[in-house]
Amino acid sequence: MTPELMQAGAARLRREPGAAAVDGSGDRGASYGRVVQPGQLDLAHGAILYLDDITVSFDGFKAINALSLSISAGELRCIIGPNGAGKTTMMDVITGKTRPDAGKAFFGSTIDLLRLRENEIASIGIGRKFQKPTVFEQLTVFENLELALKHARTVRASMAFRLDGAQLDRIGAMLELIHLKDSAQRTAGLLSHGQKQWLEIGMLLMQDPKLLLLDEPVAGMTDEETERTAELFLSLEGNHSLVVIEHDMKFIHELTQDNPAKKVTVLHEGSVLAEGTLAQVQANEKVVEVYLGR
Ligand SMILES: Nc1ncnc2c1ncn2[C@@H]1O[C@H](COP(=O)(O)OP(=O)(O)OP(=O)(O)O)[C@@H](O)[C@H]1O
Repeated sequence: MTPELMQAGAARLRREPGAAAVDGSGDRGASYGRVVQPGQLDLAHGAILYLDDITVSFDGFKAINALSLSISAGELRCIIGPNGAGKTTMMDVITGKTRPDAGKAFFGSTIDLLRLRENEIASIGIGRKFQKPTVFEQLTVFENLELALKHARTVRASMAFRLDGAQLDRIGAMLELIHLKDSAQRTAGLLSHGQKQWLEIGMLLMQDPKLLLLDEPVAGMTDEETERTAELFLSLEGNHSLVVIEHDMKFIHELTQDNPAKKVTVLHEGSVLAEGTLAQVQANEKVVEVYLGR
């Protein structure tokens, strides 16, 4: 579906209240009888992220070359590909760090990401986790999560912030989710590499992103930490949409084994080389040649 069709659909939705919509605060459902407002995340067409014919050039070299990609709401999509395939540059386009020379990028069917600044994109519900953990090393685990909550930008979150009980409950639930309940009062700098990664993911989640972009999240983790991270991501799938860039094929296997139909995308030279189930892309001769066979 083209963004024009999406926009036409969105216009129709504006005329036909009763269509499903998601507001910027991340609240899904309870939308019947409501009009889709400008800036609201509209998932009526099923896609949370839509990239169409994106090209990014650096001094004439096309790091991204006519890339098109669509991620469904609630989907966990793994993206693999050789070094230099353009995976990080693609994330840079989605988050507003890099402006493409051409193409379209939509969040839901109505929010044009190419019109927004980096901080605006973060505040509408796109969270990004870089490869290296960036937690506040001098603060405790609890304080890191508390700080992330204070930085939540939605009105709803600011109001909830006054409710001490609710705030504590939320941090408590997050500590449990990221397996750091017993380390709540530990200084973050003393955590293992894997625990720091989980803490940073928890800090992102405190801001209730609808779409999470995760760049090589298990690099440097032990096997056990990697398995736990897979469990964590699988528990987020559905409520959040996740795009996971990873080289670790065991991790990709763990993320996809619950559902044989789950899609994996292979990037190569700035474009989609293959897309399909893990079994399909692993059996694809071109993929084996440029990536998996190496
Ligand atoms: N700012 C830049 N200036 C010039 N070239 C760049 C720039 N950023 C990326 N590139 C080039 O664009 C290509 C794609 O890089 P990118 O980092 O997106 O690939 P990647 O798939 O994330 O690779 P890796 O798996 O190694 O992280 C590479 O050839 C890289 O050297």
